[in-house]
Amino acid sequence: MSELQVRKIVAAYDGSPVLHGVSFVVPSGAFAAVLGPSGSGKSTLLRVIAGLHRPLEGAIVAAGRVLAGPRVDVPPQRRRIGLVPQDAALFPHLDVRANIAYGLPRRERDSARVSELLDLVGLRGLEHRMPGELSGGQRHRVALGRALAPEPNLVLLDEPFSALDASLRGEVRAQVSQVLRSTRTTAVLVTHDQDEALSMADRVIVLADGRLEQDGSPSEVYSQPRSPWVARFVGGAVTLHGTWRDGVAECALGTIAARMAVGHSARNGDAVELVVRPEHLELGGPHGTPALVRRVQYFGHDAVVTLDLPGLEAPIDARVIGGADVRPDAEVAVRPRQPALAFSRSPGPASEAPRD
Ligand SMILES: Nc1ncnc2c1ncn2[C@@H]1O[C@H](COP(=O)(O)OP(=O)(O)OP(=O)(O)O)[C@@H](O)[C@H]1O
Repeated sequence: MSELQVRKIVAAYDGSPVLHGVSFVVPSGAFAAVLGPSGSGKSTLLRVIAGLHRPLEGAIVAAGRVLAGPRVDVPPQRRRIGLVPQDAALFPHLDVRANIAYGLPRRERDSARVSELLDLVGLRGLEHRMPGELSGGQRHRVALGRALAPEPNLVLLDEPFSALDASLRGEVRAQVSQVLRSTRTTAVLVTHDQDEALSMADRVIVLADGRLEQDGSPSEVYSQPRSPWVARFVGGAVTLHGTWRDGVAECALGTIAARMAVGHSARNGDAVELVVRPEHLELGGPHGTPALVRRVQYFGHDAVVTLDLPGLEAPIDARVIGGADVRPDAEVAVRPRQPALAFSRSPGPASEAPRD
C-alpha cells in the first residue's frame, strides 16, 4: 500500500503564507492531478511532499510512514519519491540507458532491471541515444524510467508536458499514464491545464490561492463544481445572476430550468448565481432568448459563438456543433439544453473570476 496523505499543510516563503491548511488523500495506485492557476501554490505543495520545502504545520504521510510532521523531516533522498521535472532534466552527457540506470543504486546499474525499465517506457532500441538525439516525448519517457527505477512509493510530476508541442502532448500523456497504471504507482501530477487533469487523473484536486477548492473524480469536479469559480476554471462556464423561483431561475437567458448545487439552497425570490456550460447552450429553436452574434470561432468539429444578450454587460460563449453557418451580427435565439447549476450567492474568492 502506498497511499499518500497530505494533512493540513501550511507553508510560507519568508513569512508570507502560500498554502493555508491543504489536506487530501491519494489512494494507493491512484493518479491525482493538482490543478490550479499560476501562483496557486501547486509547485510549493509538490516541493513539500518531495521534502524540498519544509511546511510550517501539517504532515505528509506516504505508505504509512510520516515523512514530514512537527518533529519529522525525512530528507528528500530517503522519501522513496520519484520526481519527473518540467524539463525532464536528463544528464546531457549520458545515454538513455545510463540516464535511466542513474535512478538505481550503483551496484544495480548493470542489472536486468534497466532493460526492464527500457521496455516499460518503450525505449528499447534507443538505449544508446544521447538526450540531444531524442524527441521531447522520448526525453520524458527517460525521465519517467529514471523516476520509476528504484520502485518509489510515489511519483511526482511537475507540469511535465507543458514544454511539448500540442500535437505530441496527447500521445505522451497517454503513454505516461499507461506506464504509471501498469506499475500501479501512486502519482501526483501538478498542472494548470484542465484538459490534462481531467483526461489523465482519477482524482482532481483544485487549488486556488493556496486553498483546496475541490477534491473529486474528474466527472464530479466537472459536473458538480463546488463553486462558480471551479466551474469557470475547470471546463469554462457562463455565469449569470438570477432569481430562484419554484425550481426555475429568472436570468438574462429568460426563465430557465435550474438545480441547486450540492450544499446550496435558496427560497423563492433569493438571488442565485447560475452556471451554464457553453456546450449546453443551443442556438435556434422557438423558445430561446434573442441574442446578437458578436464573433464566431470555427474549429471544424464545433464552434464557439460569442453572444451579446440584452441586459448583460459581458458577452457569453456558446459552444455549438458545426456552427459554420452562424454569422457575426446575426440575431439568434439561445437556450440552455440542460438545467443550470444554481449557487446561493455569497461574496468571497469562490465568486471571483479565475486568474491565470
Ligand atoms: N522561492 C520562493 N520565494 C518566495 N516566494 C515564492 C517562491 N516560490 C514561489 N513563491 C510564491 O509562492 C506562491 C505560490 O507559488 P507556486 O510556484 O507554488 O505556484 P504555482 O501554482 O506552482 O504557480 P505556477 O503554475 O506559475 O508554477 C506565488 O505567489 C509565488 O510567487
